[in-house]
Amino acid sequence: MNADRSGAPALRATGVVKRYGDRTAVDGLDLELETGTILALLGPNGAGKTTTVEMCEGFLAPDAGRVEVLGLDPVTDNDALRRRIGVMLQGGGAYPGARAEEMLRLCAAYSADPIDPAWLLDAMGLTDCARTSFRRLSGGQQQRLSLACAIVGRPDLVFLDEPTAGLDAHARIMVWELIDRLRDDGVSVLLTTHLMDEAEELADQVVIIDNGRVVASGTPKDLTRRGAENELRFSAPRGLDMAMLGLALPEEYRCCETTPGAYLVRGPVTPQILATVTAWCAQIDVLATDLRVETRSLSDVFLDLTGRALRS
Ligand SMILES: Nc1ncnc2c1ncn2[C@@H]1O[C@H](COP(=O)(O)OP(=O)(O)OP(=O)(O)O)[C@@H](O)[C@H]1O
Repeated sequence: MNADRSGAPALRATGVVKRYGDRTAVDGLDLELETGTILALLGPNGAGKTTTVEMCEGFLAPDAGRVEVLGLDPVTDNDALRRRIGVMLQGGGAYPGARAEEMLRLCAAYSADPIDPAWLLDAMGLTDCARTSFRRLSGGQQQRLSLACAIVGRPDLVFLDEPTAGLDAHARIMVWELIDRLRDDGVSVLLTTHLMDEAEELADQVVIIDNGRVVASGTPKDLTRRGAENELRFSAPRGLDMAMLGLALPEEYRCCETTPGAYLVRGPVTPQILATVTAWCAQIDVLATDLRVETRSLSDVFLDLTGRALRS
């Protein structure tokens, strides 16, 4: 797969706006996907993910702003772009009546150097249903076939829309491994997902959008660390003097005994803070047990930012 290694981003959207009547679906959005990396676009229902992706794929023209994909304008250079991107077909795309193998071969025919369809069917665990029509496949099989269709042409960039929705745990891991392999091959991936663990597991960069705007972006680690009210909990004999521990810690940290013998230190937990707490316990000859650091998950961050659960 001949991805651009010049350092130019695989995809860049700048100040993009899309309106439907008086409803602004995308409202001045900026996005940048580095070549050979995975970007996860997250947002509650109606946040503007599909509209954004469809503008990047060239299915919709923005009302304002600029989108560049592999250095091309997705609308005016659509023919050239189509040969270099992979898109997951929903509902079988143009061929819902075609058999699985036939459908994959049709998609492969658009590429000068496709992956061998028979090999890909096997890799996706679909050999046994190669002769089944798309509409008769199970939801999970359809999902895997759609993914196979998106990558069979060895694209430089793939758009994956909830690639593991409805898959069982085994199939999900298989798809995650495949997406990882795409990145290893230098393919850029724009992923939309409702699954926080999927974003955390796969994405180099996460962009959370709401009401058509970016509300946060960064690596999954950055996002869960940023502004995190992390907690350190431990057990020790009841009645320790938390005011004394407070003096040993920087001013912004709060500590208390939540129930007799259970202690909580609130604030970003760094290696130094952990060392300070254990050193203080050692100083007063107390053994802290059940020490654990509770960090925020991407899901917590998402909820804080959007005020909504994923499937609202
Ligand atoms: N064709 C359309 N005509 C009118 N309004 C639309 C159209 N498509 C989307 N919208 C509206 O634009 C906003 C963004 O929709 P979009 O489908 O991009 O969100 P999304 O983040 O993909 O949501 P979901 O997670 O539910 O798929 C929503 O308010 C939606 O109702």
